[in-house]
Amino acid sequence: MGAYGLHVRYEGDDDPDKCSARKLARFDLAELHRATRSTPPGIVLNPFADRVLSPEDGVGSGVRHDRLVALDCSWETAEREAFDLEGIHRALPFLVAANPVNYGTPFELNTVEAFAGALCILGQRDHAEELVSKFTWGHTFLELNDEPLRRYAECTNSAEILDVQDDYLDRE
Ligand SMILES: C[S@@+](CC[C@H](N)C(=O)[O-])C[C@H]1O[C@@H](n2cnc3c(N)ncnc32)[C@H](O)[C@@H]1O
Repeated sequence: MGAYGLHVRYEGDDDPDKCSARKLARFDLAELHRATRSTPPGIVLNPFADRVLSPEDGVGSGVRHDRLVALDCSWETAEREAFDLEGIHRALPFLVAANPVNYGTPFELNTVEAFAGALCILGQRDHAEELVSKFTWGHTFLELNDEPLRRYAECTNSAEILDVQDDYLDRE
């Protein structure tokens, strides 16, 4: 396994048959936690966070967390307060969803896409490939986002990530 353990605060209010976190857990690729207090601290993938994830946040750069934590809930209940989880909170930069529910939507990734994107940015591409390989559409996420993911991984800090992101937002 890679440098990061994957943890999910599992709310269970989304369609269980389409839930990517449950599928990851079935393959022992992520651990589900049904309560906030049992969810361990880590790098919390939070679209409302003030700072974007960058390689600077990764293990080996003097930091702190070797866990990635996502909140698996419906986008309807994914409000700022729902992300009250322990750790350092980071948003993902511009990436486009490839899953059948939200295909083509920027920033609104599902849980496996969020983990895969974060792992690529943190230099753990093999781990990301392993996750997406469990989903028929999974590799499309890495293909659709190939250029930004490679460019983000070459950045040093969040300011550089935002500069790269601007190139894609300008094209929108
Ligand atoms: C809202 S849930 C939806 C999960 C969906 N039900 C599934 O089956 O995977 C997706 C989670 O992925 C993470 N995520 C998605 N897009 C993100 C972004 N732009 N920045 C940070 N985290 C993000 C967050 O933890 C978010 O709560």
